[in-house]
Amino acid sequence: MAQQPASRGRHRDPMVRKLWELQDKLKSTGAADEIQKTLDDALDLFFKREHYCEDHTSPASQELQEISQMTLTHPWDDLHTQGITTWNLRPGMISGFLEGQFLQFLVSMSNAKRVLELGMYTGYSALACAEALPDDGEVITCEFEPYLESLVKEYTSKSVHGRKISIRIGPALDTINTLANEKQSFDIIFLDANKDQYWEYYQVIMDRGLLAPRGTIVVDNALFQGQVYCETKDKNGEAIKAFNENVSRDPRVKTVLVPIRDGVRLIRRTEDMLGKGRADQ
Ligand SMILES: C[S@@+](CC[C@H](N)C(=O)[O-])C[C@H]1O[C@@H](n2cnc3c(N)ncnc32)[C@H](O)[C@@H]1O
Repeated sequence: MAQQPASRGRHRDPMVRKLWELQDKLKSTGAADEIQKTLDDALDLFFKREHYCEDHTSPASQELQEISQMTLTHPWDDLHTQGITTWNLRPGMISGFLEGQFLQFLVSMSNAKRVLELGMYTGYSALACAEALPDDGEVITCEFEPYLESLVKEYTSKSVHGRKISIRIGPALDTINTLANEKQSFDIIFLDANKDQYWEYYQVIMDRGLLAPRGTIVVDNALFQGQVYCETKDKNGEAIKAFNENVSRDPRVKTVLVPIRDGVRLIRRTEDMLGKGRADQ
């Protein structure tokens, strides 16, 4: 059974983009069927792995599935053309099924009560986290686009977990400084807003007490479509690459970069990662 998507778009993994390029070249030059078939099989293997992971992951709630569907079909281009949204929002911005379930595991495993999200979009990750929180848990989610507030409320209010979500509209840097002034802290902080300010966000989070004791920062797009390890880079790719290097040099933290979707990086304070008496303490 064919595993490759019917329409290609721009894949986030540069290896897939390169193999597609090769597939086109082989077709146009009329290379031997055997060579073309081997390449098709190699690409199928990549997509088979993705489908296998999804097939063996617990299903998302009905409400999360509805948000996914709405995100795919929403008239984002029209909204942008009419000046209703500042950013040209795109369906590909959603974290989605596999990453959403992964976030739920992180929230549940860490017994988190308070989650801070930077970059709400259509509320998929906010609701995914809320579903894994206890009844008295809270997700505060920051978003720049005022248009998204009522849209997200319409969808998250269909879930019993929607009441755990508070939306703060405005630039995320202002919001997190306000939260720090209010002495608020969070067990999980999910960075998923504009990439060029990740380092600024990280510094406020680490220096102004936003990360609760034993808290975890979860960074989305840590591989940024492969730009962090490939030659071609735009402003956001450069920003994530610099962010990754800066975090790796920060002695206050331990970190792991997981190659799920576009790369998810977990960051915790060094003292929270080390057991007493360990040699590297
Ligand atoms: C990648 S999307 C977030 C996806 C969402 N976390 C999810 O999993 O579905 C990034 C969002 O960040 C918002 N954003 C961009 N710059 C921002 C800023 N400076 N402050 C707050 N939100 C911002 C964008 O409007 C967009 O909705």
